[in-house]
Amino acid sequence: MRILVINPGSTSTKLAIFENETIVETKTIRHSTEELSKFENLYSQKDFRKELILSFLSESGYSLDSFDAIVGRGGLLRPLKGGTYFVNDRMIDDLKAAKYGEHASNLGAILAKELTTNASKEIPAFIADPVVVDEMKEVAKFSGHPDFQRKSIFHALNQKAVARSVAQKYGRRYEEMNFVVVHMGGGISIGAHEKGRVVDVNNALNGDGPYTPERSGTLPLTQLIKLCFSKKYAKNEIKKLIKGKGGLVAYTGTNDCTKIQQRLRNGETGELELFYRGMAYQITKWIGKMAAALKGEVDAIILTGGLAHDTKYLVPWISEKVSFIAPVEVVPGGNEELALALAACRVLKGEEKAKTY
Ligand SMILES: Nc1ncnc2c1ncn2[C@@H]1O[C@H](COP(=O)(O)OP(=O)(O)OP(=O)(O)O)[C@@H](O)[C@H]1O
Ligand SMILES: CCCC(=O)O
Repeated sequence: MRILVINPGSTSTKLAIFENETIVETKTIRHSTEELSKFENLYSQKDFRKELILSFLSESGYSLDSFDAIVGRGGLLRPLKGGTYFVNDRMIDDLKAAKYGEHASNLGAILAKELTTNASKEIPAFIADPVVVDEMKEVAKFSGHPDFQRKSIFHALNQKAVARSVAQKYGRRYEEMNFVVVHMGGGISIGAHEKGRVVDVNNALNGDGPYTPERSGTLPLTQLIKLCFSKKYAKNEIKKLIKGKGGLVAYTGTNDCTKIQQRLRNGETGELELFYRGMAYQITKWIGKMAAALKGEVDAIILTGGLAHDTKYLVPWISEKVSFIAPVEVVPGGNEELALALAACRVLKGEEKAKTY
């Protein structure tokens, strides 16, 4: 079985080709803030990212018809149970209209479906464990006012995949362990995994959580209200301050932490180090919150996502503050592409039934 995996992120497009469970080709294309800011909205990036996929296929010598399935990372849909879903017209309509909001992963289903229709044979298109997987406990949903509800929007696919792999390393089942999983990418989500269920997590997309390479995270509320009524910014500009131009972009001018690390290695200190340390500090506080949600019964804290590659600065800064809670496991990057391929394989082999949206 040959599977094409499409994983559009906020700062990258990750592509992979699998023969059954084995990866045979992979490519990560990075997108700068400037490159993506010329598109009016997310959907208008579709053709740009599609061309990148087609070039990847021709560079690696695969035709569309040679695939048995195309699987994309799932985006902002209505709250769903975890699992694998067929991409159907209802899903595409919701994603095109951004009915539940805009996120790079919305393009996963759209691109997967469009490429399957460009093939000259019938190929299924899937998504798996989209960012809207909702397993939150009722008590965790209260925000502090009945007009507002906390929502479960996070890196469900990678968080669950790495938690399963760490459980396997411990010789136990995911469903019998407790973890705090910290996905650190363009966005950052920190989830409390209680026996296979993500019972609490920050809403990584919508101003909840630590600041990230390009998001503000939780901001002081009354200052935000003042800014909204100041007429200094339009609504869209304020949204950009929170997502896209917040966090390290606002403090340092870049969302690329490899550049920040390079400058630190070159001996730069002062404000730059403080901004980067500030992000680590906020992450540690959220780990503490999620440990409390698990009553301190934490088998491991798992650091994952692109930023977990930074074992010189970020990983030690976080680990030294939270290792009193539980051992820290580092799973850099992510298993998202593998997790998507495995999901498609399970359906093609008849081990799992794909759900209908
Ligand atoms: N090898 C590396 N060493 C250090 N930092 C890295 C490395 N690779 C990526 N990063 C940093 O990680 C961040 C991006 O992480 P990642 O690739 O997980 O994000 P994404 O997929 O675009 O977004 P998200 O994970 O939120 O969906 C960037 O700031 C990037 O500079
Ligand atoms: C919400 C999960 C994905 C992201 O933060 O980009």
